[in-house]
Amino acid sequence: MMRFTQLQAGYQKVAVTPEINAELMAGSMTALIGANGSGKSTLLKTIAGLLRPIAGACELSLPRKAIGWMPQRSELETRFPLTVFELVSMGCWPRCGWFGGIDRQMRREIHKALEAVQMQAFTGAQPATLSGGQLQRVLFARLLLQRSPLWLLDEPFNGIDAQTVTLLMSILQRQQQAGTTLLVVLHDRPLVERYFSDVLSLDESRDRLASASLRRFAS
Ligand SMILES: Nc1ncnc2c1ncn2[C@@H]1O[C@H](COP(=O)(O)OP(=O)(O)OP(=O)(O)O)[C@@H](O)[C@H]1O
Repeated sequence: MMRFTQLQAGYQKVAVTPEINAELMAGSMTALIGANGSGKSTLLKTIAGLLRPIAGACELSLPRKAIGWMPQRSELETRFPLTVFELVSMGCWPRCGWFGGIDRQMRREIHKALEAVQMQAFTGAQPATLSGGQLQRVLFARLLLQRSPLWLLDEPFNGIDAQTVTLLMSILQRQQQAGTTLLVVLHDRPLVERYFSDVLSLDESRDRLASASLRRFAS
């Protein structure tokens, strides 16, 4: 699904990540860990095609426009006068186009996705009025509708309560069972150890320029 060969990601010809050599198999669920500033978001942007690699290669077995990407919450725009339903319906755009209509089948899918994240009571609310955890659930609903075979999630559980994390983790696990490949930036070590058999760490090279490592735990 995804292969990094001597990959270094960064900005304006300066690498911020160590050299990364790793292969993520289709249907795998990998935690991307590392200290603040180790380049986790930069790596996701490089995979998504928003940045060119500084060195090495980042090969994907799918077109970049097929990636489901959830950036860090601070980067999100909630000021548009949309309802929750309309925000979630944007997940249908890859299928119906920007100006395509949402048909009855898609409306059903939108309601189903909102139910899956337990946000059906907020269909007509403005995203700007939601709490952080509620907004995150809505964004997961939108991702569900995209039907992307690869999800890149940047700290999706930051500031989210334990109950919501459990709900969203069960959605991630269901997606993985359905064949989706997931790469998830996380800081919460207990969460990583509990749910993730694969861990890509950007840490251990900070001082000695070794490669980033992919650990695989027995599950
Ligand atoms: N647009 C940019 N131009 C130049 N440097 C940048 C840019 N964005 C981030 N950086 C730098 O790249 C480095 C890695 O940043 P990045 O956001 O990828 O780290 P991170 O591992 O995701 O950190 P965190 O855990 O704090 O979210 C940092 O030193 C940061 O200052």
